[in-house]
Amino acid sequence: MTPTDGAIIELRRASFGYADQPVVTGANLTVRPGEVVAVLGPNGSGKSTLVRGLLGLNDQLGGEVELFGQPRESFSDFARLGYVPQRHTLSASVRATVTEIVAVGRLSHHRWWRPVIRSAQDTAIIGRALELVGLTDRAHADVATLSGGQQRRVLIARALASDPDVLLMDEPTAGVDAANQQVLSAVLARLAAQGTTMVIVTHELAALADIVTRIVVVQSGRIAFDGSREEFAARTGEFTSSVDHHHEDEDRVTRPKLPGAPASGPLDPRGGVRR
Ligand SMILES: Nc1ncnc2c1ncn2[C@@H]1O[C@H](COP(=O)(O)OP(=O)(O)OP(=O)(O)O)[C@@H](O)[C@H]1O
Repeated sequence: MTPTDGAIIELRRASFGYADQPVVTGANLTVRPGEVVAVLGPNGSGKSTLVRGLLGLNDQLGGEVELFGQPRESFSDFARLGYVPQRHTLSASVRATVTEIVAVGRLSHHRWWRPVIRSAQDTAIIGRALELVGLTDRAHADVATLSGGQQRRVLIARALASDPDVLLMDEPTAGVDAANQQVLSAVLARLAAQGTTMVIVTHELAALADIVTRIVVVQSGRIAFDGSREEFAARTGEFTSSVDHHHEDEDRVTRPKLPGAPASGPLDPRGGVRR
């Protein structure tokens, strides 16, 4: 396989795991600018390991990873990748305002040996990030006083403040109440509307139905499906129904049945739609 021109992320037969134990194996994946990729799959299938692995946060045990056309080993401009980890909220012991936390996202744009002086550009970007996640009115609030869903939005704003070319989010809507899930979905829709490239690990496909352009399913550590919404719908029927009923849905966070197909089923890695 040859490198894909203009790809933000490219994995070729990549394997990731922990201490020599592979969890994800033989993953081929290309993420291009403007795509919104949902990564689905059963619990423990390796979704987080895949995303963390491509960022170099766990062990790469084989294959190749390229970020912005460069081998990951020689890539250093990590400000271009905004990452929001799974189940992450801020510790209750953190004493900082929302703005201070979001400002941390600007640090990657400052030389570490110079004193950090917030420029007018920093202030504007922080303000814009807070606006995008709908927290402008909480800018000076102590983060400890925010709900879990609001804290998740602070972390998304922090990732946005580094002005990344792609946002990777691990279950951004998990574990927050329905009202906050809707707010988070709206935040992601706003980001998609302005062309932000996103890779979103999620169990709540229905909540993201309007913005996802591509779906990747991880099963037992392998990419079992990689295709458009239409291809996914044709395979499973699940996404069609979530799109069709999306607007009338009282509960937008209803979990669609994830394709937990047996090895010989329609999402058999050997038979999956591959690009
Ligand atoms: N730090 C770690 N050390 C060793 N094994 C790990 C580690 N993190 C995850 N694993 C293992 O890797 C496998 C895949 O886990 P992973 O978190 O990637 O799955 P997932 O698809 O993201 O699951 P979920 O939907 O529950 O978040 C699991 O068997 C898990 O126990």
